Amino acid sequence: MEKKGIMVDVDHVTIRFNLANMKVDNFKEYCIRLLKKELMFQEFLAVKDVSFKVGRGEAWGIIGNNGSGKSTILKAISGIIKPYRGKVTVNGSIAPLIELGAGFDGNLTARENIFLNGCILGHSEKYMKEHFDEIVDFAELWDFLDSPIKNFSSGMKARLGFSVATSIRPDLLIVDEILSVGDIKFKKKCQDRIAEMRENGTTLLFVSHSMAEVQKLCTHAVWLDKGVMRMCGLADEVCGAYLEENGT
Ligand SMILES: Nc1ncnc2c1ncn2[C@@H]1O[C@H](COP(=O)(O)OP(=O)(O)OP(=O)(O)O)[C@@H](O)[C@H]1O
Repeated sequence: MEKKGIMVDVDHVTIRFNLANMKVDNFKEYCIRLLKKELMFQEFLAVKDVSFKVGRGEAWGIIGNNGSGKSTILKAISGIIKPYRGKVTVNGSIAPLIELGAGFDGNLTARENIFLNGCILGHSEKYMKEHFDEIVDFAELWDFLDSPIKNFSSGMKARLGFSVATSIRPDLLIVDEILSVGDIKFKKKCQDRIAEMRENGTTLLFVSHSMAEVQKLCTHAVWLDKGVMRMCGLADEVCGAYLEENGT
């Protein structure tokens, strides 16, 4: 049955990577091998013919073992990589929190990075100035505002990234495991903010290895296994089946 108000439509998506078959030591050797047509690649399908539709306001967990294609499918939904086959459609604004520190420049200070990241997410300087205090308050980083973020711990970077991305109230929030590096107190704050955003209609895509977290935050789930979709449906049922097979 066709769902009303589709936010994300992942339609028969296959994602291919080319894995180099040989080690090329420098750019000159790369060019010579390229010209001689001696560059050898092995085709690798990280995601194989995956389809699911996320309704507006729903929260979906993406689960599966290491290397099963969870981050890769989120990157395709965020538009960072293009599917080899199939199509992804997103009907609204996205705030992707995919790689820790993506969108940050380590040599710039936290203050400068807030503006840089806001700009990457499509917001004006005026908007970021208006939301600046709220972003720093939430990240609890007032004492480190003028330090370059290359000196930040992974938890501090996650706090800043989460705070900037969620200050903009996107239609779709994509969270890829970055919460796992935060401490318990910050994780709780993030979960509360996600819940508040969901109450206001934000759709959520969430990758986690914690079934308890997925069951708490998500209505639905997709289970990926070596790039193939094993199961798709209500979060409790999918997480239950995953836990049964993986013995925890
Ligand atoms: N840029 C890339 N080039 C080549 N292979 C890649 C690339 N990105 C991912 N892969 C491969 O695609 C597969 C899926 O990776 P992905 O990061 O999506 O897995 P994951 O389910 O998120 O894993 P994890 O739970 O460990 O984070 C892996 O085998 C990985 O090595």
